[in-house]
Amino acid sequence: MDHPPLVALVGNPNAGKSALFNALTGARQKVGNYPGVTVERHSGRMALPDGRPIELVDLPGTYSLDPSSPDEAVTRDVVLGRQQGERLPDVLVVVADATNLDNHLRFVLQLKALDRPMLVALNMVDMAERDGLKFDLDALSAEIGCPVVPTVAVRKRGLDALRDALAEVLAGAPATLPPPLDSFDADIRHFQREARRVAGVAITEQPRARAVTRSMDAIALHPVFGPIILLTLMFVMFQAVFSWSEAPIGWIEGLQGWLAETAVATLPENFLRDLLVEGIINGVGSVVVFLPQILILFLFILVLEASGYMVRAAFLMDRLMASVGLSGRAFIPLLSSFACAIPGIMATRAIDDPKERLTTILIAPLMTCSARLPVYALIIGAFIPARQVVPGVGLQGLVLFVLYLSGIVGAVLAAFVLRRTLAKGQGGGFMMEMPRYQMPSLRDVALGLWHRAYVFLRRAGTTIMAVTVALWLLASYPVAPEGVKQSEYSAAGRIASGLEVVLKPIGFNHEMSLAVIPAMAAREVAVSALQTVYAIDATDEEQGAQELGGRLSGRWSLPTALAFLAWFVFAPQCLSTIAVVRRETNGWRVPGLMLGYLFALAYAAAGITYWSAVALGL
Ligand SMILES: Nc1nc2c(ncn2[C@@H]2O[C@H](COP(=O)(O)OP(=O)(O)OP(=O)(O)O)[C@@H](O)[C@H]2O)c(=O)[nH]1
Ligand SMILES: [Mg+2]
Repeated sequence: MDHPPLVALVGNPNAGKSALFNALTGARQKVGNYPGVTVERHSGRMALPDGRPIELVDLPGTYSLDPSSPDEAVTRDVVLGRQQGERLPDVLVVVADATNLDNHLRFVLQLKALDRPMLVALNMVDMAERDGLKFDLDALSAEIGCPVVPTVAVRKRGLDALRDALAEVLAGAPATLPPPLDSFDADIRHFQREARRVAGVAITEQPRARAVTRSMDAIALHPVFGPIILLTLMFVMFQAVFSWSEAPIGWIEGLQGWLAETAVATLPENFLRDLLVEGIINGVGSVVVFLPQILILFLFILVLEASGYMVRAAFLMDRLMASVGLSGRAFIPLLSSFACAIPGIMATRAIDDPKERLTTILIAPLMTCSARLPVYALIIGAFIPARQVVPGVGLQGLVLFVLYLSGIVGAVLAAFVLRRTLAKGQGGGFMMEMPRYQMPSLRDVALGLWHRAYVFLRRAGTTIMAVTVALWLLASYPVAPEGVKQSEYSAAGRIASGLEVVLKPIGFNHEMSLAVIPAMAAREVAVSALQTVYAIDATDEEQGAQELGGRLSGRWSLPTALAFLAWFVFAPQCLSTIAVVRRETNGWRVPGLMLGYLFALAYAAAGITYWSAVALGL
């Protein structure tokens, strides 16, 4: 049987290959698998203007012929005629995004160097027009050395011209060609330079601001430099959380100390004074102390958002997310979850694929929300020495960075597993519009910070205060007889002793077991709970003499402290999140699943951390 000519769609990810494939083949599609790999083969039938049939295959997007994934390897091998189960394509239709020409041209030129019959579909010209871009298509075609057809795949524009051009290229193509071997020039930088030059020739008009944004994006979105810049920014951010916050934390502590002293000096010694000093001023104060660190974190986030960088970060993450079966659409909910999982989970409504949404909801609590920061900062401040690893890189900031990273890695792994089991499916790429870079407005940033401070302080004055006071009461009564530790004799202490049985194997002590229960109401309460417990047990001389960090570092071993951190990275320590998940998913199944898997993860992570640290002799 004679095969119809084979035409392959190739190009960078998100160029619109699949959109074009769908537009050209309609319902006449087949999905199979390439032998030996888990890469799907999408093929379909289309007809040339004279009615002759063509077999069209849609290949996975790739940035170059130098593959970094099995998908990309299939694309390279098909193009080179080496792929098992695929003929050498008679013609390549290279799809390029007109709004991103300089980047996409790199691969176009690399393919052209293979010297195979090809044509270029300059796709997304609608978006390019909207951006105020104008092209000299003849010049572009001459530079590349093959026909160039403008298309708008999603509106089926330019398809006739594409079919005409295809017929022409096919007519000129030799019947058979030996498959090219490793004859392509691997020097990617050469193609990069050429791409910029050709784009410069082909783009005849572009707005100035766009030109600036373009050249900044060439670096910020670069496949190598982009991620490096993103990681560096994150890294600097976490360093700053510690190094800039010392002075303001001192002021708050000073104020808190003064309040407590004044209260002790002026009020008669009774139950109310204890409640005020131990429960409220020192308990809630121990959480409020972390306000500067939260504000520094949000200063970075707000500035990055307002400058237009955050969308670039989402773009960079899109590929990583796709590799675990999520799309870039999940990025915004996940990013908001760094502030708090609740708005993040509500933002998943924008994800139309129900299984992708489910996965996003389930992993959102692994993003480090700002309520964890006080816990992290307390333990890091108490146990990790404030020294420099190398000049300019503080160890404390580094540990904080690692904690945030652990949450992300946990989420990536969880998504990977979920997308292969309970919520099977693949992530589709999605297109993000890149806003212009701009100087963030001082006023907006200040307003954003004010809002953050307000939210945090309101939480401190309501939930955190209420839980702290309740805990203080439960930890103060019944009053222990002489010689018995109050924190163990009290009501809270007895509950904690029950829990301690379960938590002891992962290195937790009695006080920690006590702190994790009220922390379910709000994670920050872990801090005030520890403050309360130690204050209640303290002898009079100790009372108030030592701040919480100092107390902890004297009492906990390092493995225990690290286990506590690991627990807080993963544990579903937040009832409001569970409640929102129940509301968003209409039932207890998903929140139940979330509680189960996160507690299991937290328990395992804390245990592994503890026992590894013990084994290492820390
Ligand atoms: N405005 C506009 N959007 C388009 C056009 N072509 C594709 N898109 C959109 O661009 C996004 C990416 O398109 P896809 O067809 O999935 O891209 P792809 O090249 O198959 O991407 P990979 O399979 O990841 O390599 C989708 O959201 C499309 O709807 C176009 O001509 N104009
Ligand atoms: Mg595709």
